[in-house]
Amino acid sequence: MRDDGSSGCICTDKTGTLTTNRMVVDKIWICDETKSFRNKETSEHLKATLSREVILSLLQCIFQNSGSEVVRGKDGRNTILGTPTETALLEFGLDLEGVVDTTEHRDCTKLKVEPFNSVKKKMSVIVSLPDGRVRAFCKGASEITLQMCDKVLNHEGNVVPLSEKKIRSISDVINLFANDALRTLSLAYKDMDEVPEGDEISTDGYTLIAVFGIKDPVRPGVREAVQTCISAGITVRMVTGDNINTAKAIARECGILTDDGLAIDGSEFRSKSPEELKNLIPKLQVMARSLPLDKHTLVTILRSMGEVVAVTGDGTNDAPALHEADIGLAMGIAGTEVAKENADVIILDDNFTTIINVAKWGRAVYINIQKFVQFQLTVNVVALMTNFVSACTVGNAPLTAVQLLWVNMIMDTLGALALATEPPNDEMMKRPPTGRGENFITKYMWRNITGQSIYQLVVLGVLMFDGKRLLKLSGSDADIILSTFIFNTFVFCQVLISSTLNMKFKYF
Ligand SMILES: Nc1ncnc2c1ncn2[C@@H]1O[C@H](COP(=O)(O)OP(=O)(O)OP(=O)(O)O)[C@@H](O)[C@H]1O
Ligand SMILES: [Ca+2]
Repeated sequence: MRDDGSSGCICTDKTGTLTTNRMVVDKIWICDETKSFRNKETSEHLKATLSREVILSLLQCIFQNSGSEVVRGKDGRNTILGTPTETALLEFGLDLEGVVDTTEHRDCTKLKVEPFNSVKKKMSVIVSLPDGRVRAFCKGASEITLQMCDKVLNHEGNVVPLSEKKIRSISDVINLFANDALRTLSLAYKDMDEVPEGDEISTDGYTLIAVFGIKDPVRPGVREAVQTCISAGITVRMVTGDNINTAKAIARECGILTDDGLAIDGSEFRSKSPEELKNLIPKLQVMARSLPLDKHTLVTILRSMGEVVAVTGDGTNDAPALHEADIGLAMGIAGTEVAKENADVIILDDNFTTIINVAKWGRAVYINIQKFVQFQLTVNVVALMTNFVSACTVGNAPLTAVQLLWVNMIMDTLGALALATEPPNDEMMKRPPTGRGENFITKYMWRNITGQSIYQLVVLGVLMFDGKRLLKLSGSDADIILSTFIFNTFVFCQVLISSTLNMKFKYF
């Protein structure tokens, strides 16, 4: 934050704003083996190396434990309707399904569903298998799901206990995926004797099936947009629900996380006192595994510290923060209705680089209004003072009512219109933002208004009091000629204001 309080910041989520939202499975860890997923070849390899039981459990979890739908069109092509994360998993599942050539895993009946939510960061279902057995599936943030597992599936399809050593090696795989900027998800299942009572689906005793690494590339131009924000004095912070290593990798790629910046986990953020947070937040660049409330808390504290805060988001989990922010920017394509309703601006193309345009136009409008006010004040101060001084000393006003109306019509309307419609330029993004408590009429504007007014009053005063001698006017028309001359001088003096408007802008 700058010493004068003029600071701004953008808190952005990761998926969809900084990244493309077009997710694909990139790596999969299953039965102690990590494979890069590229095409049908990988599916063939999985079919050849894994037992039927493993493949079936994997496909059951992908197809049964999903909030998204695979729809077969009239042309026979599959379309997936749902979130990008689930779409990536279902695309993988469809590929594998094609290779193993079975739809057995689809013949289950859903008994209970606990949809994905941003607080639990997982989705669970209980299904009845075709042979009558009851099975729960869980899919979610990899570290969270791994904690729920005490067994793992091996190549033969046998369930083996999950030793400490094994847990460490799986955690290493998760970190490896995350360091590669991949979103990681773990899939697990639990066989049950009967359907449990109540709404809650159990959270322990699961068998781990696989860990997925899902790729979501950074949008082109985001790095440059972040740099533009930084040179405009706007701090960009990433607040995401993703794993800390994934978040760090993406933030580094986007130029958000620097060597002296701070990246923390949501759980650590929540454990701090408000005082500790105030010391920590100026250095904070990345917050990972955040809950909706963490995003809201961060925005509230930033605002209480005097920062002007913009928030970008797409999900329902972003809604509280979008509502709390000075400027809430929701994504138009991927954004949920709740996010859009709580936002002030909707970014139609979901692109972070568009936010630069929002900032640029915001600044242009603010500067144009300042220019308009400075112009208006100067014209009116000079007109008023000229007539007042003249009325007090000579007894008549040199600028008549009709002349002032004429000035009003031509200069104020057209001049102000010209000033107010000036488009933004790149220079605007090289100056610091305007602080929350900063005066609308800055000291440079006061300097320009005073300087211009004194200069114009001196010129008009000289003409008023010594004009006839200087212009060698005599006879009955002298007064009217002098009055016209003063009026025209007054009008042409205003042309010079434009130069000081730019001066103000330069030294702002
Ligand atoms: N459909 C899903 N089913 C299960 N787990 C999911 C699903 N979608 C996301 N996840 C897990 O939840 C995490 C994201 O949580 P959340 O949706 O709260 O984040 P977010 O703030 O929207 O993230 P981002 O900043 O990436 O948009 C992911 O890292 C993933 O592990
Ligand atoms: Ca999101």
